[in-house]
Amino acid sequence: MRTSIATVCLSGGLAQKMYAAAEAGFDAIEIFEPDLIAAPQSPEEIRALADRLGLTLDLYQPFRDAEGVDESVFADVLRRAEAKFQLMQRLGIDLMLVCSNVGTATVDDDEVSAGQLRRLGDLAATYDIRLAYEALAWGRFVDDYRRSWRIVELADHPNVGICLDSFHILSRGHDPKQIEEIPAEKIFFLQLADAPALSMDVLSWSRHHRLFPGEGSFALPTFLAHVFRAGYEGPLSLEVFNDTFRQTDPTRTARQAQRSLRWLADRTAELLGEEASRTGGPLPRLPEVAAPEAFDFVEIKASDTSGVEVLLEQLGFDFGGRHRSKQVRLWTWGAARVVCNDVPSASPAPHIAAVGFDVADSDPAAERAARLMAPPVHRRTYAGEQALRAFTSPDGTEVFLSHAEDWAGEFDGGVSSTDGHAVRIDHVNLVQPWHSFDEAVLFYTSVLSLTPQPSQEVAGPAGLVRSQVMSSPAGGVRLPLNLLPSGQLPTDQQGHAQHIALACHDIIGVVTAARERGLRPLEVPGNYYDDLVARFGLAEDLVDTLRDLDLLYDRDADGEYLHCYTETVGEVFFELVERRDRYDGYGAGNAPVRLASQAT
Ligand SMILES: O=C(O)c1ccc(O)c(O)c1
Ligand SMILES: [Mg+2]
Repeated sequence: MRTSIATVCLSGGLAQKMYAAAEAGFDAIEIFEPDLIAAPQSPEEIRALADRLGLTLDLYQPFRDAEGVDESVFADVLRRAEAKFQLMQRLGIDLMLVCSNVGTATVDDDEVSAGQLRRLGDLAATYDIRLAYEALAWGRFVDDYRRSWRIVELADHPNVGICLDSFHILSRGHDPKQIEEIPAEKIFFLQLADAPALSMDVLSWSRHHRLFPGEGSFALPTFLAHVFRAGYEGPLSLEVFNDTFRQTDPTRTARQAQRSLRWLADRTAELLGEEASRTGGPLPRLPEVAAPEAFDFVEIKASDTSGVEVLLEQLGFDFGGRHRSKQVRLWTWGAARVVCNDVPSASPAPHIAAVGFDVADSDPAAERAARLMAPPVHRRTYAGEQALRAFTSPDGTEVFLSHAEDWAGEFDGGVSSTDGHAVRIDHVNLVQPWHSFDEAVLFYTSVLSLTPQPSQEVAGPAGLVRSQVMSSPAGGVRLPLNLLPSGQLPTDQQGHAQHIALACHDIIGVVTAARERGLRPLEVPGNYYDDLVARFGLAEDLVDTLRDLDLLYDRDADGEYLHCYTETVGEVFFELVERRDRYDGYGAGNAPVRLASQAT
């Protein structure tokens, strides 16, 4: 499998983009014309740099407004094209992307477009160059790959083929199945991009919101399976126009891009099954790892975590002992484990530093993470201690692949409370910086095999918070990722707050007992309870109980959700939840009340 990336995906100057692509292990790049025009290096220098970096230059793009034009306009198309063919010769590139006409097309006729592509093909042939014709989703007349293929067929020229771009096909809802009818030798190039489900004009969607495979909601393994069934054996090339990636570190973005292709190849091979060996060459597989079905632990770190320990004790956690060699203390409550780590050099504000996931077998899981280029975490371990497998997630939170049985013995208490309320960690909410949100979705999708749920937006006093839950199939692991409003200041502590939600069976009993131990839940305004009565018609005495305990309530067709929050210590707070029947949500309707209350 050859991997390629368009220079438009990355920030920086052309040379910097090339270094980043090579460093991330790409075999090839597509040169996006504006990047070359703005580069200080000559085409020969770019060619030499590519050579030195072990990159091939697989495509020059785009050549615009080439067909469907009046004859007088076409004379100028030929002149422009010839200049570009000469430039491509200097670069050593033999494939040019020609996109369907957006600006100058006046003739809506396949024969005319095909005839003009044929004449362009004749000219290209004299330079040993081939043309890959791509239907842009917003082309003036040609906006569907099935039509661009008909035109290529009519052009009937060995130097004219088609370029398939998943964005243009899937954004328009066009069925990719007919790709299988295109002869492999006529599919000159393949561009891949994912995108979030948005209802907006397709040009803005394409130019600003494309994502790497696994970060959006297009069914890319299915799409790619059709391309392989057609017999395509060329490179898999990413072409992602995205406002965030244009301004983030290109080396990091390139690694994210390579990770997305490795994940996509694996998912496509899985989908193709037996067929994979008969199509498009072997696809590299990743070690198969089931999603974790439980949290193993959460680690809270600070120069002093004692404020969090007060909360843990009030909530009902038991002290599970001190670590034998580190300033680390374990707290347990049923199956919930929280580890408090005092590190003198750490920030004074307690924060979630690590999350442990209970994977069935940590060896293949760690191998899979490494193949996906997850950065390994190296922590100091002493003789006789378990060296846990850990990787750094995009927001810096360390992800452990671990089992409590392997490490709990390193704590001198070690007794786990078998509380009748059967407490466990229900979800861990991680706040994501704006520049790594999409990368985090891909990280948890690919490394841990979690599934992204549809994203939601909740309104807080400081702006909209976008929330996307990553979850395991049976719901044992739920990881809501929250993207802060862009106006949020880094110094705003509430904005940074992350939380750990603990599920129990009898929240009214649990909260009543916790209050007796001194817990002060986040206050909920009276207006909220008046609205509950109006919305759900709840019995008066239930509403009184909720009001007395500052409990929030939600109900849907699947069941009920009762929950409450603690106050925030440093950058963390806790939530207690009780899921009744098959309720599967998070009380999203209550989030604005929580955000407003936390802001006061
Ligand atoms: O947005 C564009 O103009 C554009 C250009 C070249 C492409 O390959 C493409 O998919 C889109
Ligand atoms: Mg394209």
